[in-house]
Amino acid sequence: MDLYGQDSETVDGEQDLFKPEYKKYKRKDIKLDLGDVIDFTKQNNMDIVQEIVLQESQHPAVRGLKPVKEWKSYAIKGFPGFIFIRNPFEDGHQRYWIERCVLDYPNKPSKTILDNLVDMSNVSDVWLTSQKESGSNITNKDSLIMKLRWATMGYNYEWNSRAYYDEMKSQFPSDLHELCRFIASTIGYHNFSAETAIVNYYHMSGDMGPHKDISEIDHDAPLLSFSFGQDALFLLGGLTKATKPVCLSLHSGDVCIMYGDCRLVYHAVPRILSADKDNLKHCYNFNEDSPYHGNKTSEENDPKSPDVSEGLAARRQEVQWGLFSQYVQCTRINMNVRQVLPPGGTNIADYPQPVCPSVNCKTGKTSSIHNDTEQTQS
Ligand SMILES: O=C(O)CCC(=O)C(=O)O
Ligand SMILES: [Fe+2]
Repeated sequence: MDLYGQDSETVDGEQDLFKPEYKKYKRKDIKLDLGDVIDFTKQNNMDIVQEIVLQESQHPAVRGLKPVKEWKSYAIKGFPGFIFIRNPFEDGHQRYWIERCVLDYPNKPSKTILDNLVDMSNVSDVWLTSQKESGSNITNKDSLIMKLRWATMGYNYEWNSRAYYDEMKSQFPSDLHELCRFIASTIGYHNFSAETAIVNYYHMSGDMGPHKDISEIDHDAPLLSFSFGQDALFLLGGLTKATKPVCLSLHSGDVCIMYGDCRLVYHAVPRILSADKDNLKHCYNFNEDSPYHGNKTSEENDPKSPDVSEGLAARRQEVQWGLFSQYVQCTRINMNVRQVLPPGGTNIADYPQPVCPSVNCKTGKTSSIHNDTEQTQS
C-alpha cells in the first residue's frame, strides 16, 4: 500500500512506479500536493533541473519568438533528452497560435474526434458552427467546440490500428512546420520535418493517461510539444514504468522537447489546473489595442502565414471574441508535433510499422486519447 491507500502494481515483473504518481495527481478527492512539482514560474524544485543554453537556429527567424539568447531553457537531472523551454513567445503572440488551434486547425483537412461523434458533413467551420448553435452557451459541454478533444494534421493518426498511412495524409500547416524547424534547430537538429501533429484540447476535468509515442517510423527526430491556455501537470517517466516520473507544471507558451534518450519514454497529463489570469492576459492579450487582437485577421498580424484560406478574413470578422476568450479560459491546448519518416523518406509504406503494445499506446481505448474524470476512472 502506498500513501494514498493504493496497491502498487507490477508490469512485466517490475514495480509500476508511474501509475501511483499519475493517480496521485489525478485524484480530486484529496488535497493536491504540489510539493514535488517542478514549477519554473515559482522556481520550485530547481535543484533537480539544470539551466542549459540553446544554440542559434540555422533557420530564418520566426515571427513572434523572442531571440534565442533570451530563452530560459532547462534539462532535468536523470531524464536525459528532455528539454524544457519556458515560454519563448513575445508577449501577446501566443494569441496567433491559440487562434490557429481554435479557429483553423479543427477544420478540414484535419481529422478530429468530431468526425467520430457527430455528422460533420455540413460543418466547414467548427468554431462558427458552435457559435451559431450554442451562442453564449458555447462553453456548455454539449457545444461542438467543447466536444473537440483532438485534431490531427499532416499524417492523420489511425487510432484503431495505431498507425499512419500514406492515404490518410494532408498538407501540414507551413507556419507550424517553420516554428518547429526553427526550435528543433536550437537543440542541434537542423532538418526537422513536421509531418504530423495532434492538437489536444483539454477542459478542466480532462487528462491523458500514461503512454509512449512510438507510432512514428523515425524516433531520432525530436517531438515538440507546445502548451497554451490553462496549466497542466505533466509526468515524465522512463522507458519502462519502473522509473518514478517527475512532475512538471506547464504554463501557457511553454515548449517541451522529447529527444534522444527521452523520445520514447512514458509520459502523461494527470491534471489540468487554472492558469494565473494575469499571466495569461500577458501571454495572449485580448485587449482591444493588442496588435494581436482578433479584429485584425491573423494574416494581417502575420503576413508570412501561408496557410490562411481565402475566406479566413471574413470568418475572423464573424468570431465573437468574448466567447472565444471564455473558451480559452476553460481549455488547455497542446500542439504535439512529430516527424514521421526518416530524413528523405517520402512514403510510409516503404517502412515496417512500429508495433504498438496490445493495448492502445495512449489509454487502452481505441476511440479517444483523452479521459474525462467524470466519465472514466483509470
Ligand atoms: O498534452 C500534453 O502535454 C501531452 C500530449 C501527449 O503526450 C500526446 O499527444 O501524445
Ligand atoms: Fe504523448
